[in-house]
Amino acid sequence: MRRCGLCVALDAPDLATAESWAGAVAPHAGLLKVGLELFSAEGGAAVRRIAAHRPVFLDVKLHDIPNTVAGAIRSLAPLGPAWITVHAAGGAAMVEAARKAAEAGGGVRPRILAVTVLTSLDAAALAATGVAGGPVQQVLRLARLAMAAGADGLVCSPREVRPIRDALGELPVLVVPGVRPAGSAADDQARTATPEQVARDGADWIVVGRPITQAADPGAAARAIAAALG
Ligand SMILES: O=c1ccn([C@@H]2O[C@H](COP(=O)(O)O)[C@@H](O)[C@H]2O)c(=O)[nH]1
Repeated sequence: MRRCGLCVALDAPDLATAESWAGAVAPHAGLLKVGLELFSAEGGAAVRRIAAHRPVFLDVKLHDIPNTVAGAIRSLAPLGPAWITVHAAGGAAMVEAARKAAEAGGGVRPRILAVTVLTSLDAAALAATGVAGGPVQQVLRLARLAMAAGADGLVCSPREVRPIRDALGELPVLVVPGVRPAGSAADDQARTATPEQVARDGADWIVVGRPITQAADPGAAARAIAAALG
């Protein structure tokens, strides 16, 4: 079975809070995620400082015309994130532009992760955006598009890990938010599963935020989830 690691989402309003979480969870996490809340508040300093604890997954979910996304990747790459997200729904030319911009910097380049269908959307919410056929079908469509356009990996929900492995094989790196330990609140996540299930299905990374950061002891919560991955 492939090894599945823990990425902790540091969704904090300021760097002091994020750094205290990072210190507590780093022994149990292989990646730390800087997302829109922290990056909007603290900018590049957030990436540089969190990278002192663990490699950073910079989850900014870029979605714009190819030229603009390429420029954003060129601006973000020198911060040194291991991964940067773009929305696969931005189209093949946009994903390809992101990959080329990441390569243009030379040295160790950020890897491009394509977000398929947000884990907060259930079938009805997705249909309301005009996409018929359900999340699995749309995730597979976007996964094929993004990988053909040069993405290094995909963000999907726990429910699509097995279907992606069956359809696309072992190559795509699969990064999976929407993971909830048994008994945890789903919060605003619609397509969820437990860490054990997601690891069994073939994910490379699970992304967990609130079940860890809002726990009384974030370090202990991270340790328990990492242990569940086997
Ligand atoms: O489809 C997606 C893409 C990204 N995310 C991000 O993952 C974390 C999940 O946090 P929880 O507190 O464990 O719900 C969060 O930073 C999201 O921006 C996602 O949930 N779904």
